Amino acid sequence: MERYKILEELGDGTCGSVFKAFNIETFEIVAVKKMKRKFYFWEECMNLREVKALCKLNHPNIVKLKEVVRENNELFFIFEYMEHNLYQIMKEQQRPFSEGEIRSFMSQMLQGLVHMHGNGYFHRDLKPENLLVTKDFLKIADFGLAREVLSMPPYTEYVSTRWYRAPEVLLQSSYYTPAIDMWAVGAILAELFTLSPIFPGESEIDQLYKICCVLGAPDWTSFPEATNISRLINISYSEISLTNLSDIMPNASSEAVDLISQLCSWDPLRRPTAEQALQHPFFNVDVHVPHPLLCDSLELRLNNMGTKPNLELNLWDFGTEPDDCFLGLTLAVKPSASNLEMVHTVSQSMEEDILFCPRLNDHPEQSVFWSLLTPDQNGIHTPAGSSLSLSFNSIQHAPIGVPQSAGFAITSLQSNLLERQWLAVPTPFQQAHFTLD
Ligand SMILES: Nc1ncnc2c1ncn2[C@@H]1O[C@H](COP(=O)(O)OP(=O)(O)OP(=O)(O)O)[C@@H](O)[C@H]1O
Repeated sequence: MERYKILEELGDGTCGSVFKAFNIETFEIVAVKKMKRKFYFWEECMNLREVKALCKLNHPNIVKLKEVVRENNELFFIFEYMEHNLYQIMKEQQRPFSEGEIRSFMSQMLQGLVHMHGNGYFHRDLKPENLLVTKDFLKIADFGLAREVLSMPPYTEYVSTRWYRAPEVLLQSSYYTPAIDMWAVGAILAELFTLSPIFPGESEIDQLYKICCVLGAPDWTSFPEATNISRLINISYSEISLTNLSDIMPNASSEAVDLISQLCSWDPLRRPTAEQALQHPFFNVDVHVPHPLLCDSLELRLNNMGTKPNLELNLWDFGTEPDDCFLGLTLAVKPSASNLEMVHTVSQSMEEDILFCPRLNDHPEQSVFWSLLTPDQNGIHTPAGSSLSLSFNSIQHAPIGVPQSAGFAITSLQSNLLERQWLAVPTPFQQAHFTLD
């Protein structure tokens, strides 16, 4: 990490702290996310949801992971740097966004989601702070909670920010889908009009109550899997005074209100997919050009900004599997050893492991797979302070459609790495070398 000069702290999240940094070799500004827990094995790093998801997802509206570095048992993600997040922009915004500006943000977020959901992932923690913005470009970030769509429910260890949490999650449904992301999209779209969260619940019960105040009584058939439906039953609906979405957002067009009410449907099955949302009349405007997003000179300051939501953690959020955000691990990848040839060489100690992540556009036709064996599958242990280095053979394959459960799919490599046999081999090191047949 000596080549990175830390400039300032950008954020302190649940899993890591994020810093703005300067690469003294390339003169590039980057964002460095330092994970809070220690990582003693390469396998742990490679199985992180964030790494798995981001290595697979390569899209202009998804933040780019440039490198993963493990040094002295600490793990660093090097991301492309983005200037703001949408929460900061809304907080500092001194006038309502125009519908054109909102359309631009939303269409970018939805395009990122089309790519993510189409590649078999859902985000599970969409919120304004996880939407990064530079000039008029928006990118989805923070894949610490990303899940493979085809991974097995129940997803009981789910943790997300309450204000953007879908009803089926609040009701502890044991089964949920990418539709939870679409609920969050609806809540964020509304917030772009109001500059204030539309469901600012102070507890989970209050969250459901605030949703009822806007949507009315739920369709009870929407939550067959819910284990905590009593939270809804206990609400006295006769005492609720309903507020129309259009009253909350007088500056929104009828198309925008209609899209929000579809996205924020009680029933996950009624919510449009990201692809369908992009076809909504709200986007049927023949302009999609960059808009100035920040107007420093304007005097009017809206005073209805909510405070920052706390991340609410409940016991039920955590399952017995050690694969939640705090452990930073997922057990979803269990590669088969059958088609692997393994060469194992041992050397002294090492200080730094580097994994380079791909740039799709450089080599769209090129793909590289590598697989990892867990220590107990193959008897390899990489002690603390040493590391695992991975080699690969590049192979051709069809575009990725569904999650590859048996290893990473990286859709290209930086061109200067394509000639190399090793991804990164600092010396001296302890090394286990896997090649695909
Ligand atoms: N690539 C980036 N460029 C600039 N700022 C970033 C970048 N990535 C993250 N940040 C800032 O750091 C904050 C925390 O990042 P991130 O959400 O990835 O961390 P986390 O530990 O997973 O947080 P959370 O508790 O929200 O899950 C973000 O809200 C954002 O403001």
